[in-house]
Amino acid sequence: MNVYLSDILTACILFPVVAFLITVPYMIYQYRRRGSVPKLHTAIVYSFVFYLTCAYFLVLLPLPADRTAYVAYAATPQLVPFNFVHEFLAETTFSPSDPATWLRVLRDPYIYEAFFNVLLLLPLGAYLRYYFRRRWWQALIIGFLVTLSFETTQLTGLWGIYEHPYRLFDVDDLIQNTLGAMVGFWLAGPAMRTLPDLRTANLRAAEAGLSASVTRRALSFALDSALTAALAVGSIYLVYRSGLVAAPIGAKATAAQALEATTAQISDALLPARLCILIALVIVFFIVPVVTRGRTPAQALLHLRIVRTGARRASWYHYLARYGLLFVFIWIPWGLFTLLTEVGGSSIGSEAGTLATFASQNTEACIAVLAVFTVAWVVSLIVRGVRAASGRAPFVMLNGMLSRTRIMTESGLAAERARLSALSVDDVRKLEQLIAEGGISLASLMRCAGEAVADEVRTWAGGPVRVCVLTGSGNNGGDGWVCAESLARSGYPVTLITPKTAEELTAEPARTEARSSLKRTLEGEFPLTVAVAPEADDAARALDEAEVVVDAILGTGFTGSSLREPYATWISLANLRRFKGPRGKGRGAHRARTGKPSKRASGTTLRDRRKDAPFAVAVDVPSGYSAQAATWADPCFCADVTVTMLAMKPGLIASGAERFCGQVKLAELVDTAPYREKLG
Ligand SMILES: NC(=O)C1=CN([C@@H]2O[C@H](COP(=O)(O)OP(=O)(O)OC[C@H]3O[C@@H](n4cnc5c(N)ncnc54)[C@H](OP(=O)(O)O)[C@@H]3O)[C@@H](O)[C@H]2O)[C@H](O)CC1
Ligand SMILES: [K+]
Repeated sequence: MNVYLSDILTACILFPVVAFLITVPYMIYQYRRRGSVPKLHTAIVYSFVFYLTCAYFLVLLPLPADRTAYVAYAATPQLVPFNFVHEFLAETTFSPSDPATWLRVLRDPYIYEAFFNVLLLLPLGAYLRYYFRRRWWQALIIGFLVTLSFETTQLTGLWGIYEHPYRLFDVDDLIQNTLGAMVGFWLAGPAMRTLPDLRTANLRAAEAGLSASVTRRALSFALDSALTAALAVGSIYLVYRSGLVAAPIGAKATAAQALEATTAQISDALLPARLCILIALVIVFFIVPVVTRGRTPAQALLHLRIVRTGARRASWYHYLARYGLLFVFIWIPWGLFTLLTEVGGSSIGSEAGTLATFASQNTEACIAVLAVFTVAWVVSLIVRGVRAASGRAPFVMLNGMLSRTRIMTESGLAAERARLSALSVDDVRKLEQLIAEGGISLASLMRCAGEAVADEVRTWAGGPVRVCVLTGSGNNGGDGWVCAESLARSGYPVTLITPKTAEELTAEPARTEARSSLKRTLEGEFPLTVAVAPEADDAARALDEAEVVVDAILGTGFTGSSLREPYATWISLANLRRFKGPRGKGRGAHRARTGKPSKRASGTTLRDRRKDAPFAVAVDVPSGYSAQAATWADPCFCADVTVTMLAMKPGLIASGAERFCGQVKLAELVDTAPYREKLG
């Protein structure tokens, strides 16, 4: 037992080093993948790395005393499956009828080692299911491969570092470890009902990723600076190595020679080095942004972009102003400080020039300027930092203010540009007509719209989960039919709820799409459950079972201030599921049966959604919400994400829209620019 504890202690000591090494790659990965670094993911990933470190140390430590150590018991691999059972039965005094022998079993090495072997990979199985979203057979393969890596490392004496195997390659270990991974996998299932939902965390991370956080920008600047340093050092090395210029102090110079070199001589010889640094700076902070239209190398890596205020594209002189000012700001206090310290130390002579002479004559004044500059800079940094932290304003650097440039995330920029180019509902209809006249039929627009929603569901779910698509009788419902077919084809179990049969729909192209989709499912091309005008209880059951609810009831065609049946009931049920959970016994069940929303359900913000609430996606606009006027009916569908078609609409960008729309994503469907021009 003490051996195990000491291995875990070694892992604890080494873990900070491992954590340090993975932090930057981990952050880059999260910024690229999810838009921000979610705390939940970070806690899980670092705990997983800690667990793996412990597991490997438990398996690999202690190491043999020296390279040639021969461990007799490990020399021949044990390849008989379940050998430990035979050994245990042969040696044990265990008797089921004698309780006095029961405790002894637990102390038997064959039993407790088997128990620890199972325990060792139990967390791996749990992580594979909960965090990595693997299926059981994938967990089985990964569990087996990990344990195989343990055993082979032992068999090969740490891949040849030691001449002989130092632990026994035992096939029973493979069986017990893999079993452990599977037990962990199965235990994770029920545990996941209480563990936080990672998919919701992903959603929040994407939302947070709309703005360029200070950490993300600081990381990008640090990476760019590291690249600049690497470029500068590399080129300085090449320049001096090539012999084109003399090194400041020759490699073979004696200490006396080095001391004899005057400051001016050193300064002259350093000029090429300074030029190399300047060129590296220009490449990273000017040439690359010009070529990539607003991204330094690290900004490209972290999906950031330099823009002008108002999300407009910046030009070369904006990059020059932004980074020129930044480096001037960094250089002024540093230069002044160097000048003053050199003057103080009298290490420069008359060669230092007029600036140094001035500094030596006005030391107090220079110190005062330096102090004022530093204090002003620190105070303004704190003020801007506090304002940013309280969410009142994005963090803007002084050079950004003066050059009228900002750093935005790619997703934030897309959202801002979509917001700025919002169209009224009437204009969207005109745009639709112009596109149709241009040769792209409304039916193909509808197919693109349905696919865009299906993609959103796939991104969130990461694998087939049960989906309920609520459709109305207009073209918004048509989008729902396309989405349902697309998801069903990808293996998602989908129930589509419709107020009328496909035949009875009147809106085109919704009717044609619904009819052909129904025909294909009846011909067995893909499975789709269609419920026509179901009873409230049946609709509630479908919603209870769903992990995703797609709202394709009403879009821009919604009129009036209230919803007619059956839509009001469906939406109430969906919102109840969202805020109150599945129907159980008691009051919630009654409300669900009557379809009447509680006060809380109709007035609750998105932050109050239940942890296990289904992912709610609204097609074009949440049903009951006016895309034009930003008014809403009671009930009104509450979405996590709204996928809106062709253009943003005024209601979706109005303040408070988030309560019903969640995060609004634009699906442009086609390149709308030429049609927007015609729109005038
Ligand atoms: N913009 C695009 O590129 C595309 C959009 N598409 C989708 O089409 C809808 C707009 O479709 P439309 O058919 O014009 O309208 P809706 O489907 O939103 O709604 C029409 C039905 O709604 C009923 N309605 C209206 N108000 C109420 C109410 N208060 N209560 C209940 N029912 C209501 C109305 O019923 P009537 O009895 O009044 O006729 C209609 O049946 C758009 O949002 C996009 O999702 C296409 O995909 C093409 C591309
Ligand atoms: K809708």
